[in-house]
Amino acid sequence: MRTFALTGGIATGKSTFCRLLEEEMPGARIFDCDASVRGLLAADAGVAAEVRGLFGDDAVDVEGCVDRAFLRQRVFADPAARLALEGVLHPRVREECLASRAAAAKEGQVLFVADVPLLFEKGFDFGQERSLLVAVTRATQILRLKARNGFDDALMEAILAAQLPIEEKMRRADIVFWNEGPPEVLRSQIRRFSLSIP
Ligand SMILES: CC(C)(COP(=O)(O)OP(=O)(O)OC[C@H]1O[C@@H](n2cnc3c(N)ncnc32)[C@H](O)[C@@H]1O)[C@@H](O)C(=O)NCCC(=O)NCCS
Ligand SMILES: Nc1ncnc2c1ncn2[C@@H]1O[C@H](COP(=O)(O)OP(=O)(O)OP(=O)(O)O)[C@@H](O)[C@H]1O
Repeated sequence: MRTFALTGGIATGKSTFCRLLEEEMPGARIFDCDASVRGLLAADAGVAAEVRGLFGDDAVDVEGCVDRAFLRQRVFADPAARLALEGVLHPRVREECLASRAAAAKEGQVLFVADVPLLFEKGFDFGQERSLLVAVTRATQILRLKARNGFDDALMEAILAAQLPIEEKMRRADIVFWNEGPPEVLRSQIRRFSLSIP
Protein backbone atom coordinates (compact mmCIF):
# COMPACT_ATOMS: atom_id res chain seq x y z
CA MET A 1 0.00 0.00 0.00
CA ARG A 2 1.40 3.41 -0.99
CA THR A 3 1.46 5.77 2.01
CA PHE A 4 1.70 9.58 1.93
CA ALA A 5 1.50 12.42 4.45
CA LEU A 6 -0.49 15.46 3.35
CA THR A 7 0.11 18.81 4.99
CA GLY A 8 -0.39 22.56 4.61
CA GLY A 9 -1.11 25.66 6.64
CA ILE A 10 -4.51 26.52 8.04
CA ALA A 11 -7.10 26.96 5.25
CA THR A 12 -4.68 26.17 2.42
CA GLY A 13 -7.06 23.49 1.12
CA LYS A 14 -6.14 20.16 2.76
CA SER A 15 -9.76 19.04 3.20
CA THR A 16 -10.59 20.16 -0.33
CA PHE A 17 -7.58 18.14 -1.54
CA CYS A 18 -8.84 15.04 0.29
CA ARG A 19 -12.34 15.40 -1.13
CA LEU A 20 -10.98 15.71 -4.67
CA LEU A 21 -8.52 12.84 -4.12
CA GLU A 22 -11.39 10.58 -3.04
CA GLU A 23 -13.25 11.50 -6.22
CA GLU A 24 -10.21 10.90 -8.42
CA MET A 25 -9.06 7.73 -6.60
CA PRO A 26 -12.05 6.00 -4.98
CA GLY A 27 -9.67 3.31 -3.58
CA ALA A 28 -7.79 5.81 -1.43
CA ARG A 29 -8.13 5.66 2.36
CA ILE A 30 -7.82 9.03 4.05
CA PHE A 31 -7.11 9.74 7.70
CA ASP A 32 -7.82 13.30 8.89
CA CYS A 33 -5.94 14.39 12.06
CA ASP A 34 -8.27 17.38 12.62
CA ALA A 35 -11.30 15.07 12.49
CA SER A 36 -9.58 12.72 14.92
CA VAL A 37 -9.01 15.67 17.31
CA ARG A 38 -12.66 16.71 16.99
CA GLY A 39 -13.78 13.15 17.81
CA LEU A 40 -11.50 12.96 20.85
CA LEU A 41 -12.63 16.36 22.17
CA ALA A 42 -16.30 15.49 21.66
CA ALA A 43 -16.43 11.96 22.98
CA ASP A 44 -13.34 10.74 24.84
CA ALA A 45 -13.90 10.87 28.61
CA GLY A 46 -10.17 10.53 29.35
CA VAL A 47 -9.37 13.50 27.11
CA ALA A 48 -12.17 15.58 28.65
CA ALA A 49 -10.84 14.85 32.15
CA GLU A 50 -7.29 15.85 31.20
CA VAL A 51 -8.52 19.00 29.46
CA ARG A 52 -10.58 19.95 32.52
CA GLY A 53 -7.50 19.41 34.69
CA LEU A 54 -5.45 21.72 32.47
CA PHE A 55 -7.98 24.43 31.56
CA GLY A 56 -10.64 24.31 34.27
CA ASP A 57 -14.35 23.41 34.38
CA ASP A 58 -15.32 26.01 31.76
CA ALA A 59 -13.45 24.03 29.09
CA VAL A 60 -15.95 21.13 29.23
CA ASP A 61 -19.77 21.24 29.01
CA VAL A 62 -22.23 19.26 31.16
CA GLU A 63 -22.30 16.43 28.64
CA GLY A 64 -18.52 16.05 28.86
CA CYS A 65 -17.88 17.63 25.47
CA VAL A 66 -14.83 19.94 25.22
CA ASP A 67 -15.57 23.52 24.12
CA ARG A 68 -13.34 24.04 21.06
CA ALA A 69 -13.98 27.78 20.79
CA PHE A 70 -12.89 28.22 24.41
CA LEU A 71 -9.71 26.21 23.83
CA ARG A 72 -8.98 28.02 20.54
CA GLN A 73 -8.88 31.37 22.36
CA ARG A 74 -6.72 29.95 25.14
CA VAL A 75 -4.13 27.94 23.24
CA PHE A 76 -3.37 30.37 20.44
CA ALA A 77 -2.74 33.10 23.03
CA ASP A 78 -0.38 30.95 25.10
CA PRO A 79 2.28 28.61 23.64
CA ALA A 80 2.64 26.68 26.92
CA ALA A 81 -1.10 25.96 26.99
CA ARG A 82 -0.92 24.85 23.36
CA LEU A 83 1.94 22.46 24.12
CA ALA A 84 -0.02 21.00 27.04
CA LEU A 85 -3.10 20.40 24.88
CA GLU A 86 -0.97 18.86 22.14
CA GLY A 87 0.53 16.55 24.78
CA VAL A 88 -2.96 15.22 25.56
CA LEU A 89 -4.07 14.85 21.94
CA HIS A 90 -1.11 14.03 19.71
CA PRO A 91 -0.30 10.56 21.11
CA ARG A 92 -3.96 9.56 20.76
CA VAL A 93 -4.21 10.94 17.22
CA ARG A 94 -1.07 9.03 16.30
CA GLU A 95 -2.56 5.81 17.67
CA GLU A 96 -5.74 6.33 15.64
CA CYS A 97 -3.70 7.06 12.52
CA LEU A 98 -1.62 3.91 12.87
CA ALA A 99 -4.77 1.83 13.49
CA SER A 100 -6.42 3.33 10.41
CA ARG A 101 -3.36 2.58 8.28
CA ALA A 102 -3.19 -1.00 9.55
CA ALA A 103 -6.90 -1.51 8.82
CA ALA A 104 -6.51 -0.07 5.31
CA ALA A 105 -3.57 -2.40 4.60
CA LYS A 106 -5.56 -5.40 5.86
CA GLU A 107 -8.47 -4.49 3.61
CA GLY A 108 -6.14 -4.37 0.61
CA GLN A 109 -6.39 -0.62 -0.07
CA VAL A 110 -3.87 0.66 -2.59
CA LEU A 111 -3.33 4.13 -1.14
CA PHE A 112 -3.31 5.63 2.35
CA VAL A 113 -3.04 9.39 2.88
CA ALA A 114 -2.99 11.03 6.33
CA ASP A 115 -3.83 14.73 6.53
CA VAL A 116 -1.36 15.95 9.17
CA PRO A 117 -1.51 19.76 9.61
CA LEU A 118 1.59 19.93 11.85
CA LEU A 119 3.73 17.41 9.96
CA PHE A 120 6.77 19.71 9.71
CA GLU A 121 6.26 21.54 13.02
CA LYS A 122 5.97 18.39 15.14
CA GLY A 123 7.18 15.48 13.01
CA PHE A 124 4.85 12.54 12.51
CA ASP A 125 6.20 9.31 11.12
CA PHE A 126 3.61 6.69 10.28
CA GLY A 127 5.52 4.96 7.49
CA GLN A 128 4.93 7.56 4.79
CA GLU A 129 7.15 7.46 1.72
CA ARG A 130 6.67 11.11 0.71
CA SER A 131 5.10 14.35 1.93
CA LEU A 132 2.48 16.22 -0.09
CA LEU A 133 1.84 19.93 0.52
CA VAL A 134 -1.18 22.05 -0.42
CA ALA A 135 0.05 25.63 -0.62
CA VAL A 136 -1.37 29.09 -1.25
CA THR A 137 -0.02 32.56 -0.52
CA ARG A 138 -0.43 33.89 3.01
CA ALA A 139 -2.84 36.52 1.68
CA THR A 140 -5.11 33.83 0.19
CA GLN A 141 -4.88 31.80 3.39
CA ILE A 142 -6.16 34.81 5.36
CA LEU A 143 -8.91 35.61 2.85
CA ARG A 144 -10.22 32.02 2.81
CA LEU A 145 -9.92 31.63 6.57
CA LYS A 146 -11.82 34.84 7.17
CA ALA A 147 -14.53 33.86 4.67
CA ARG A 148 -14.90 30.38 6.17
CA ASN A 149 -14.52 31.01 9.91
CA GLY A 150 -14.97 34.73 10.39
CA PHE A 151 -12.01 34.80 12.80
CA ASP A 152 -10.75 38.26 13.79
CA ASP A 153 -7.33 39.46 12.64
CA ALA A 154 -5.64 38.84 16.01
CA LEU A 155 -6.74 35.20 16.17
CA MET A 156 -5.74 34.57 12.55
CA GLU A 157 -2.29 36.07 13.18
CA ALA A 158 -1.90 33.98 16.34
CA ILE A 159 -2.79 30.74 14.53
CA LEU A 160 -0.45 31.55 11.64
CA ALA A 161 2.34 32.37 14.13
CA ALA A 162 1.96 28.86 15.58
CA GLN A 163 2.73 27.35 12.16
CA LEU A 164 5.80 27.38 9.94
CA PRO A 165 5.57 29.88 7.08
CA ILE A 166 4.23 28.36 3.88
CA GLU A 167 7.58 29.06 2.11
CA GLU A 168 9.37 26.88 4.67
CA LYS A 169 6.80 24.12 4.19
CA MET A 170 7.39 24.38 0.42
CA ARG A 171 11.12 23.95 1.01
CA ARG A 172 10.53 20.78 3.02
CA ALA A 173 7.77 19.04 1.06
CA ASP A 174 8.42 16.38 -1.56
CA ILE A 175 5.47 17.33 -3.80
CA VAL A 176 3.72 20.72 -3.82
CA PHE A 177 0.12 21.30 -4.99
CA TRP A 178 -0.49 24.99 -5.72
CA ASN A 179 -4.05 25.95 -4.76
CA GLU A 180 -4.27 29.62 -5.73
CA GLY A 181 -6.49 28.82 -8.69
CA PRO A 182 -10.02 27.39 -8.74
CA PRO A 183 -10.62 23.90 -7.31
CA GLU A 184 -10.62 22.38 -10.81
CA VAL A 185 -6.96 23.38 -11.16
CA LEU A 186 -6.20 21.59 -7.90
CA ARG A 187 -8.13 18.60 -9.27
CA SER A 188 -5.92 18.44 -12.38
CA GLN A 189 -2.80 18.43 -10.21
CA ILE A 190 -4.29 15.60 -8.13
CA ARG A 191 -5.19 13.66 -11.27
CA ARG A 192 -1.62 14.01 -12.54
CA PHE A 193 -0.36 12.78 -9.15
CA SER A 194 -2.76 9.81 -9.19
CA LEU A 195 -1.50 8.78 -12.64
CA SER A 196 2.09 8.92 -11.39
CA ILE A 197 1.55 6.31 -8.65
CA PRO A 198 1.12 2.80 -10.06
C1 LIG B 1 -7.47 24.42 19.40
C2 LIG B 1 -8.62 23.59 18.83
C3 LIG B 1 -9.55 23.14 19.94
C4 LIG B 1 -9.41 24.48 17.84
O1 LIG B 1 -10.40 23.71 17.20
P1 LIG B 1 -11.01 24.20 15.79
O2 LIG B 1 -12.25 23.40 15.57
O3 LIG B 1 -11.07 25.68 15.76
O4 LIG B 1 -9.91 23.85 14.69
P2 LIG B 1 -9.48 22.45 14.02
O5 LIG B 1 -9.18 21.45 15.08
O6 LIG B 1 -10.44 22.05 12.96
O7 LIG B 1 -8.07 22.85 13.38
C5 LIG B 1 -8.03 23.67 12.22
C6 LIG B 1 -6.62 24.05 11.93
O8 LIG B 1 -6.07 24.83 13.01
C7 LIG B 1 -4.67 24.66 13.01
N1 LIG B 1 -4.23 24.13 14.32
C8 LIG B 1 -4.92 23.33 15.18
N2 LIG B 1 -4.17 23.02 16.25
C9 LIG B 1 -2.99 23.65 16.07
C10 LIG B 1 -1.79 23.71 16.82
N3 LIG B 1 -1.68 23.03 17.97
N4 LIG B 1 -0.76 24.45 16.32
C11 LIG B 1 -0.86 25.12 15.16
N5 LIG B 1 -1.97 25.09 14.39
C12 LIG B 1 -3.01 24.36 14.84
C13 LIG B 1 -4.37 23.63 11.90
O9 LIG B 1 -4.06 24.30 10.70
C14 LIG B 1 -5.67 22.90 11.75
O10 LIG B 1 -5.79 22.31 10.46
C15 LIG B 1 -8.07 22.32 18.10
O11 LIG B 1 -7.45 22.72 16.90
C16 LIG B 1 -7.07 21.54 18.92
O12 LIG B 1 -7.46 20.85 19.83
N6 LIG B 1 -5.75 21.66 18.58
C17 LIG B 1 -4.72 20.95 19.30
C18 LIG B 1 -4.46 19.61 18.65
C19 LIG B 1 -3.67 19.76 17.38
O13 LIG B 1 -2.44 19.99 17.43
N7 LIG B 1 -4.33 19.62 16.24
C20 LIG B 1 -3.68 19.74 14.94
C21 LIG B 1 -3.57 18.44 14.22
S1 LIG B 1 -3.19 17.00 15.16
N1 LIG C 1 -9.15 26.42 -4.93
C1 LIG C 1 -9.99 27.03 -4.10
N2 LIG C 1 -10.68 28.13 -4.50
C2 LIG C 1 -11.52 28.78 -3.65
N3 LIG C 1 -11.76 28.40 -2.38
C3 LIG C 1 -11.10 27.31 -1.93
C4 LIG C 1 -10.19 26.57 -2.75
N4 LIG C 1 -9.69 25.55 -2.03
C5 LIG C 1 -10.27 25.63 -0.81
N5 LIG C 1 -11.11 26.69 -0.75
C6 LIG C 1 -11.91 27.13 0.41
O1 LIG C 1 -10.97 27.59 1.37
C7 LIG C 1 -11.37 27.20 2.68
C8 LIG C 1 -10.26 26.34 3.28
O2 LIG C 1 -10.20 25.12 2.55
P1 LIG C 1 -10.10 23.73 3.33
O3 LIG C 1 -11.14 23.63 4.37
O4 LIG C 1 -10.04 22.65 2.29
O5 LIG C 1 -8.66 23.95 4.00
P2 LIG C 1 -7.92 23.14 5.12
O6 LIG C 1 -6.46 23.27 4.82
O7 LIG C 1 -8.48 21.76 5.23
O8 LIG C 1 -8.31 24.00 6.41
P3 LIG C 1 -7.99 23.70 7.97
O9 LIG C 1 -6.52 23.69 8.13
O10 LIG C 1 -8.60 24.84 8.69
O11 LIG C 1 -8.63 22.40 8.32
C9 LIG C 1 -12.69 26.46 2.52
O12 LIG C 1 -13.74 27.37 2.73
C10 LIG C 1 -12.66 25.98 1.07
O13 LIG C 1 -13.94 25.83 0.52
